[in-house]
Amino acid sequence: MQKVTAFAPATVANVSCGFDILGFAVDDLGDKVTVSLSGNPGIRVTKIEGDKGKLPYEADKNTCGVAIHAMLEQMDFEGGLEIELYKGLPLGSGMGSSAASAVAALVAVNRLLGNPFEKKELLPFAIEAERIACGAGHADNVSPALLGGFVLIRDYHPLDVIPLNVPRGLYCTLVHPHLVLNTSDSRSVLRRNVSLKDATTQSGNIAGLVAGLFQEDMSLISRSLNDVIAEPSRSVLIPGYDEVKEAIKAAGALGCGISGSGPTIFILSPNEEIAWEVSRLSQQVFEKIGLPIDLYVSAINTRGAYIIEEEQ
Ligand SMILES: Nc1ncnc2c1ncn2[C@@H]1O[C@H](COP(=O)(O)OP(=O)(O)OP(=O)(O)O)[C@@H](O)[C@H]1O
Ligand SMILES: N[C@@H](CCO)C(=O)O
Repeated sequence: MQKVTAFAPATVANVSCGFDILGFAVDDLGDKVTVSLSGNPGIRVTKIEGDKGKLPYEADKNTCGVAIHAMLEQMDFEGGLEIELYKGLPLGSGMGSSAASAVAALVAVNRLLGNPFEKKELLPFAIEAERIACGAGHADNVSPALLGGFVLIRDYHPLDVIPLNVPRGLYCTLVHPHLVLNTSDSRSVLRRNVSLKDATTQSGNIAGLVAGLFQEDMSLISRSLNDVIAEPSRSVLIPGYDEVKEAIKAAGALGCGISGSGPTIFILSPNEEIAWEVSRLSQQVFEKIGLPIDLYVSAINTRGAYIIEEEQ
């Protein structure tokens, strides 16, 4: 094998009440990475498209290179690798773009080198890349980007990642306001201490959301989409957030939250029809505000990252 191209999807991290421990993947949106064997030793990023020139080519700063370096440290590989990154996700959007780059790179290299690791074993290398890009080694973007579906990170030390059930019919609407909110900045506004009352409320909602996913109980999912830890500090950074939250209730959506560290808003709906209706309502909210947005409607992606092309 000489060259492999892989795709990794956009993801919604936190999923309201699950700060740093819950995430899910969406369809179609994501990053592509091509990795080739090279006669020159070392890891080189040779092409980046779709980033408007904003991302680093230094392999120790680009999440593709950081992830691959972390992987190669665990194996005996003396050769060279060349990386081409094709960004399909806006930067600092809340859709896990740093994670998608890292995961697509890892899946491609793993295949290129003969699958030395199981898919789940790639996660620690992707988390290392998130640490560089976001200032924190959170796994709630890279886990669903790699595995697909909904994922719970039960623990980080040691890493314990649990795939969850995806209820039939569940749809997601993503509302991406045209503003940048880098994860590291969005993490800096969070409270460092949580009251016992808030911890109890958050735990109940996390348990309720997980139970609702497995029982496919849309009402329980809806009641559980409540975040008392990150949202109060972060929603003030997103114009229109409160208006969207209010507007979707009458349409029958299950609820909404900040996608990852924002500014993208995710809205969960029990079917595709309501997902499109809340997309329309969100458009109206932001037209009134005068802030351009991108809108996406997607089923939950249960596939995760995958190989697109291989060349001998
Ligand atoms: N391939 C990459 N290499 C290095 N940095 C990247 C790469 N892709 C994105 N980034 C940067 O990583 C930082 C974290 O942003 P990212 O784009 O993941 O946040 P996001 O899209 O808001 O996602 P989330 O909030 O869900 O983590 C941003 O500064 C972004 O420019
Ligand atoms: N859990 C992370 C997700 C970032 O995408 C945060 O909220 O900072």
